[in-house]
Amino acid sequence: MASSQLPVHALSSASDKYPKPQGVAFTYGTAGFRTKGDTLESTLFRIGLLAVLRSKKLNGQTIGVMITASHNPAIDNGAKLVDPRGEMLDASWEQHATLLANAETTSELLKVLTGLIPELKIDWTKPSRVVFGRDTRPSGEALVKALKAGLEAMGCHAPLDMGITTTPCLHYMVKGSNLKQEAQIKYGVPSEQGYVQKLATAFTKLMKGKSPASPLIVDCANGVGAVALAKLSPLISDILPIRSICTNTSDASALNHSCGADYVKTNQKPPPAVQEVMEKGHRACSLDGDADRVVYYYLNPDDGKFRLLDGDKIATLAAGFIGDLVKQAGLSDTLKIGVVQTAYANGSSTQYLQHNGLPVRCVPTGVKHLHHAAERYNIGVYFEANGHGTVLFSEETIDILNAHEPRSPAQETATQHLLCLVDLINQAVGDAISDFLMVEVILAHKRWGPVEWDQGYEDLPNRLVKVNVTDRFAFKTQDAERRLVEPKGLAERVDAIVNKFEKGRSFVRPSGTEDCVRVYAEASTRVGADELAAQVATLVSDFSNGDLF
Ligand SMILES: CC(=O)N[C@H]1[C@@H](OP(=O)(O)O)O[C@H](CO)[C@@H](O)[C@@H]1O
Ligand SMILES: [Mg+2]
Repeated sequence: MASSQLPVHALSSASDKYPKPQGVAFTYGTAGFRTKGDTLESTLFRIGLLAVLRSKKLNGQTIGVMITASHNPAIDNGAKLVDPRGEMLDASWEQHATLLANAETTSELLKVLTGLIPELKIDWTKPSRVVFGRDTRPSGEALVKALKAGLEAMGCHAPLDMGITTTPCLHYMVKGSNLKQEAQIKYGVPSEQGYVQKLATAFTKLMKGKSPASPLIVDCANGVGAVALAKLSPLISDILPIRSICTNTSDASALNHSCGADYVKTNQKPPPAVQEVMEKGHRACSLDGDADRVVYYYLNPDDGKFRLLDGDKIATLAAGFIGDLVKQAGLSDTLKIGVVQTAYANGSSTQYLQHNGLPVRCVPTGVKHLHHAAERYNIGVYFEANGHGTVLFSEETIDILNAHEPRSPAQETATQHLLCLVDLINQAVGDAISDFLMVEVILAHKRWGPVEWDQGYEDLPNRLVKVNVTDRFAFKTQDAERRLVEPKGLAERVDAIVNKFEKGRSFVRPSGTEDCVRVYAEASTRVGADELAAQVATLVSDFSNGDLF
C-alpha cells in the first residue's frame, strides 16, 4: 500500500519538534490560517505535509505556500496554499488542512496523514514540488523554518524559497512554474525578476505615446509592497513617477499601522503620512500588508474633501475601458465581459454597471468565489469593494485575440492593447501593483484625473460594523450571503428594519477570518446608513445573547 512508504520515522521525530499548542483550534478559512504568529509553527510544519500531498495528488505540479497575515497587525501571521494555476487551494482540501493542524499529538497527526493518503488516492511514488514565500513579518522566519522541516520530512526535493515577496508574485510564480516551455515563453520567466520585467514591459507598451502622468502617491503600508515597488519603480519612472511612502519595513510595529488599504477603507480618510504630502486634486493609492489589495483616493479640488475610489470604482473603470477596447477591436459579438461582485459592493456601482449593459454576478465573500465566477466569462472583471481583485482573460479569449485579423488600424491598436493588458494584469490573483498600473493606463488613455473617474456614479452612504457574538457559526446565509437562514426568524426582523429606510439594504454574515459577525448597511443618507447599521447590529447582538431566541 502506498501509505506504507510514508517516512514515518523522519516525520515522527520532526513533528515532535513542532508540538501543537494546547487549547488552540485552527481553522483554514477564507484566507487560509490566520492568527497570532507565534502560535503557528506546528501549523506551518503541517502545511508542509499537506503541500506535498497536494503536489503528489496533482502529478508533481508545483504548489505554493504563502506566509502572510495581509492587513492584520504585525504580530499576526498566517498561511495559505496556492494551487497549480495560481488560484486558491481547492475548497474541498480546506478541511484536510484544518484536520492536520488540529491533531493534538504526533501520533494523532500520523494517523490523520496515513488516513488521508488512501482517502485522497495519493500515489506516494509521484514527485512533489513546492514554492513558498513570506511577507515582512518578523514571525515569518520561524514559520519558514517550520514549513521547511515539514517539507523535508515528507521527502520534498529542493523546495523553492522566494524569500520575502508579495502574495501576487508568489501566485504568479506558481502559475508560471506549471506551464509548458512554450507557454512559459509567452507568460514570462517564473521568478520575481521575470514578474517585474513583465509588468514594466506591458506598462511601457500601453503608455506609448501618452504624456507622462503626474506623480502617483503610493502608501505601501510599511509592508512588502515597498520592497516590490522599489524594484519596479526605476523601470517605469519616466512614464509614471511614483512617490512611495510608508515604506518602513525594518520596524515591524509599523506594518499596517495607521496606513494601508484597510485603514483608508475603514476610516474613510487618508493615512496621516499621506495627508502630510497630499494636495487637492492629487491621486493616491494604498496597498495592504501583502500587496494584493489596493484602493485609490483624492482630495476634491473644490472643497478638499476626501473621496474614496475603492474596488467597485476600479471594477467599473476597468470594465468600461475594456468593453470599449473590445468594441473598437470589432469583437463585441465574440467576447463577453462580465463583472463579479460580492454583497459588499455599493448598490450604486451595481446599478451603474447594469445601466451600462454589463452583466453582474454576486457571489459570497472571498477571492476564490469571485475568481471562479469570473473565469466563466471571456473577460471577467472581479473586485471586492475593499480592493482585492483582477481581470481575467480566458485562454480561449487570448487565442481569439491572437488570431484576430483586424480590418482597420484602429481595430489593430485595440487588439494589441487588449493583449498587453493580459500581460499587465495578474491572471492568477489580484495584485495591488499590477492593478494600480492598470488604473494608470486607463486614466492616461482617457485623459482623466481622479475627478473624472469618480463622476460615473455616487456611492450610497454605507457602514460596516463588527458584532461580537457567542457563536458566529450559528449565523448561516444564502443567496450569496445576502439573506440569513439561521438563526430562524432573524432575516424577517432585518427586513422589517431595512424597509424603514430609503434605498435601505443591509445584510448579516459571519466573518471567515475573524471571530465576529459583520453587519453591512447602506441607505440614501449618511445618517440613514449609520442608523440602519446600528439597529441591525443591536438586533444581532440581542439574538446572540439569547434574548430573542
Ligand atoms: C468585509 C470584508 O472586507 N471582508 C474581507 C475579509 O473577509 P471576512 O470573511 O469578512 O472576514 O477578509 C477576506 C480575506 O482577506 C476578504 O476577502 C474579505 O473581503
Ligand atoms: Mg492582502
